[in-house]
Amino acid sequence: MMWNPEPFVLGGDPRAHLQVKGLSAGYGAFLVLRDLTLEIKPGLTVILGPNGAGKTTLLKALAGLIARQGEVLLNGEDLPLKTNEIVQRGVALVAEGRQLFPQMSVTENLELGGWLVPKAERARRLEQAFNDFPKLRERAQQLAGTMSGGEQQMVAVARAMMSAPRLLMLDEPSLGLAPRMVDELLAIAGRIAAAGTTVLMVEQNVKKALAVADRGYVLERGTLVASGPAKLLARSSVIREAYLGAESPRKSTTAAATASITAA
Ligand SMILES: Nc1ncnc2c1ncn2[C@@H]1O[C@H](COP(=O)(O)OP(=O)(O)OP(=O)(O)O)[C@@H](O)[C@H]1O
Repeated sequence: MMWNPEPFVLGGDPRAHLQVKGLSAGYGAFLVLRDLTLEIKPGLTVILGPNGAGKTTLLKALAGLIARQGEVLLNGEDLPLKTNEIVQRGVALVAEGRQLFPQMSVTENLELGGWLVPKAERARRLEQAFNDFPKLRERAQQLAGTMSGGEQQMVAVARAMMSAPRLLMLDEPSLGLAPRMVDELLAIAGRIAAAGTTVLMVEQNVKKALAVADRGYVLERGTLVASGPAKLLARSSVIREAYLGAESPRKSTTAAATASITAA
């Protein structure tokens, strides 16, 4: 069944709900994710974890960019394995590195995000994108390659929204950005989720990500070590000791393994 998209300001109904059961994925013989079971409910879910934990691998597997085993259900229906079929079900991924066309304008980049829909609908969504991202309207004719990192990330998110996804996956949207831009991008992710698109986000800015998220999962070496409502996770010992630099009487191995995580 094809997903019949609605612009995200109106909220896509039914809201996307992803059930992942016994997921395994990796690269060739190298298995990164082992028997992972998790649930992505409507709202904003953040995936946390140290470098190399398998966070990007999880998003790639869900987007069909790498092979996976196990069951993945989107609103109760099997999620296909092929990327184009997954996109047609309303799943969009904003990968790390943004992958914009630097020699094309903001408008042209955004239009590419809506290339599957008829011209009139594409124009309507472009107008919607400019309403949702007013900064981009001011820069409509600017070449994407000449924009700041934060602005480019905004274009990448807006372009993904041009496909009116019901599940938006964001891989480290704040990577390499100045603190103010980090706040802005995370606020955008929160707004998108509040408006009805389910958001699954990988983030290294643990504190800020948990502040905008509804729920979180902590991944270490391909398996889950913690999960729960974002507010509770932020107060949990796993997160506080490993990611937020809280004092602990015993030195946790988790803390050592995750020293590179930024708790901005
Ligand atoms: N294309 C690839 N081929 C082989 N191994 C890979 C490939 N991409 C990632 N890996 C390995 O898979 C493991 C998980 O990587 P992944 O990128 O999913 O981690 P991550 O949690 O997203 O970390 P980071 O925060 O550093 O991006 C790592 O050991 C990594 O070296």
